[in-house]
Amino acid sequence: MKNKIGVLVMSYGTPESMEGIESYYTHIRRGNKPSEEQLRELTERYEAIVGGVFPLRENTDRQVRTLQDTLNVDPRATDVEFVCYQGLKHAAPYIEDGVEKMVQDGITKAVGIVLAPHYSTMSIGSYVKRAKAKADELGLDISFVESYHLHPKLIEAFADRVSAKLNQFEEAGANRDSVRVLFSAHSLPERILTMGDPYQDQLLETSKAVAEKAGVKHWQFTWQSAGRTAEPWLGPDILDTLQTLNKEEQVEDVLVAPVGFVSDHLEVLYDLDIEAKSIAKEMDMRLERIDSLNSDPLYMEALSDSIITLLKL
Ligand SMILES: CC1=C(CCC(=O)O)c2cc3nc(cc4[nH]c(cc5[nH]c(cc1n2)c(C)c5CCC(=O)O)c(CCC(=O)O)c4C)C(CCC(=O)O)=C3C
Ligand SMILES: [Fe+2]
Repeated sequence: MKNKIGVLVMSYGTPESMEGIESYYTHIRRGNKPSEEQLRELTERYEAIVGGVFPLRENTDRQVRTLQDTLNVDPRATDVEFVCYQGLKHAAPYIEDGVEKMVQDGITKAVGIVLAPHYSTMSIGSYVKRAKAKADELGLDISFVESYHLHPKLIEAFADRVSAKLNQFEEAGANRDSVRVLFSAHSLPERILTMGDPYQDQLLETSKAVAEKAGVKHWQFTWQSAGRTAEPWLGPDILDTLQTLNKEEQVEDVLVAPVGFVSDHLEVLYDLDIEAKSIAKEMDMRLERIDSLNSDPLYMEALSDSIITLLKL
């Protein structure tokens, strides 16, 4: 029998139903219930993007299945069998549930990876901390892929998507080189900068590598989806960036490449496709977005290779 290696595939998590939004939001807020107004506002955003199943749940499920298949066909892994387990940050099955299930299934060695390419103590750091704590408690040997933001296959997958959309601009009569490419990611509180956090640098590195590979002439980085709290969040926000580009540079064509995210979910389907698009429309700008990676084979191979490389198979 082949030796089994568990893979804890971690992702943010999304509600299971409209009724589940309150408890999900409460978990994100570390046990503090949202106000009625906050809950209504988030519910309305989900209502605008959900048709039946919550898109992030479908996407995460498919990514986990496809990653397991990708791992098991790698020629370096012929002597082992990979078994993938889901572990979500803010919804069931939680990170701790995934670790527990592995141990119940008799797994003794595991690797953890997050479906987000860039390391921040506030994002990947907290996934890893929770998984490690549970694994230590149960005596599971686990190591982690902490970031893969420059993996050549990840860069290629993003660059392919940027090129495809630039071609569409061209077919519609625009000049490819006059399209402004905006790389974006989820904002975090500004205080991460004084903590020496690598998040911003890694995002800029990914953006630069993708721009070079796709031959992008004009690009810049901007933040999106900042939290609505009193403390300052990293800026500029994409909505402000669009206004600046319109007023100060008369940019008409914009392509958003949200490289901080890998799936279709709220921040992409609402914050970009509905909110940013409507602001752009008001200013007569054309705004397009690159397709999300979801379970793209190159992305799956980037994850699989990062795991197999870590294990030195
Ligand atoms: C860095 C980062 C990523 C990327 C890395 C990663 O993927 O881990 C990410 C992804 C996501 N964030 C998501 C959803 C939400 N995040 C919120 C709130 C927050 N996010 C934060 C950070 C991040 N978030 C932070 C610092 C907060 C403030 C509260 C806190 O200190 O923790 C809130 C509350 C309401 C609001 O603020 O909008 C919601 C609903 C969804 C699921 C979408 C869906 O269900 O389709 C996804 C993929
Ligand atoms: Fe979030």
